[in-house]
Amino acid sequence: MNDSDAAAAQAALKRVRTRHFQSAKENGIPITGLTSYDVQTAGIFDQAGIDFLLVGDSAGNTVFGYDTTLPVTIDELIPLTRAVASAATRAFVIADLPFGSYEVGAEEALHSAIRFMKETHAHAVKLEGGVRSAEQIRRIVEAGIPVMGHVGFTPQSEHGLGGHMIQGRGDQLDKLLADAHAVEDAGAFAVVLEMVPADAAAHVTKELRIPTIGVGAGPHVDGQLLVWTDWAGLTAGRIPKFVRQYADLRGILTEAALAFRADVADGTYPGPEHSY
Ligand SMILES: Nc1nc(=O)c2c([nH]1)NC[C@@H]1CN(c3ccc(C(=O)N[C@@H](CCC(=O)O)C(=O)O)cc3)CN21
Ligand SMILES: CC(C)C(=O)C(=O)O
Ligand SMILES: [Mg+2]
Repeated sequence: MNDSDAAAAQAALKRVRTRHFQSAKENGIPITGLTSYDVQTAGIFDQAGIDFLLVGDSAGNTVFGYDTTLPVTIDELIPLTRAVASAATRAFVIADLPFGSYEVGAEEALHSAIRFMKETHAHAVKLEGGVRSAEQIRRIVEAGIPVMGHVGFTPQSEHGLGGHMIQGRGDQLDKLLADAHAVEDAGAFAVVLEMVPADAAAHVTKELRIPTIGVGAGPHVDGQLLVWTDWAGLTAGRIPKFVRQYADLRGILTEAALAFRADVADGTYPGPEHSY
C-alpha cells in the first residue's frame, strides 16, 4: 500500500481498533483524538472521522467545575463515558481512570477498568504513570482490556510535580524514556505524552514500537489529542499554550444568548410559526 491508500483505508475503517493505531504509526498516518463527555459532541467528532474519543477526567474542569482533576470519581465518569460510547460508530472510545481508582495496586486497577468496560461499553482505559503504573497496566492488559498509557506531565500528580510543569527537559529525558518504555513493555497499545519538549517527544516516538499521542508534545509524535472545550474555544479564561483554537464557541453561544434575550424582551420570539 502506498501512503494515500493507507490513509484512505484508515479513513474508511468501520471501527478503529488497537491494531489500527499500530498500522497508523507504521504507515506514518497521523492519529487524531479529542476528548468528549457527551452524546452530541461524540456524534459530531465520530462523524468527522476523529480516530479516538477520550472521556477524560478533564471532565473535572470542563464539566464539573473543579480546579483540578483530583476530585473526579468513577461514579461521575461512568454516565459520561456511556453517553460517548453510545454515539461513536467508528471512533475508538477510551475511558480515563480517575485519581484514586488504580494507584493502590494492580487488583484495584483491574476492578476499576472492569467497571468501565461493563458499565459504559468503552473500548479501552487510560491511566497515568510510567514505571510506577506498569504492574497495573500489565494486569489490565492480561484481562483483555486495552490500555493507553500517559507519561510526561500527569495532571493527577500536579501537586507532586509542583504545578503544570513541562516534563522531560534536559536530564529528565532519561526518566521520560524509562516511563515510556515501561508503559510499552507492560503491554499498552499507545501512550500519551503530555507537555514534553518536541525533541524529547521525537526521541521517545523513535524508540517506541507503539504509537505516541502528543498533548503539547510538538509535531514529531504519531498522533495529536486535545481537550475539546479548549480546541473549540468554549473554555473560559486561560488555555494551555499548546492549544490551537479551531472555533469560537464561547463567542457564538454568547451572541445567541444575547439575541434570545433581546427577542424575548421585544416580543419577536416566539413568532406565529413557533406557536400552536
Ligand atoms: N481544559 C483543560 N485542558 C487541558 O488541557 C487539561 C485539563 N483541562 N485538565 C486536565 C489536564 C491539565 N492540563 C493542563 C492544565 C493547564 C496547563 C497550563 O495552564 N499550562 C500553562 C503553563 C503552566 C502554567 O503556568 O500553569 C501554559 O501556558 O501552557 C497545561 C495543561 C491538561 N489537561
Ligand atoms: C489531557 C488528556 C490527556 C487527559 O488525560 C484528559 O483529558 O483527562
Ligand atoms: Mg486525564
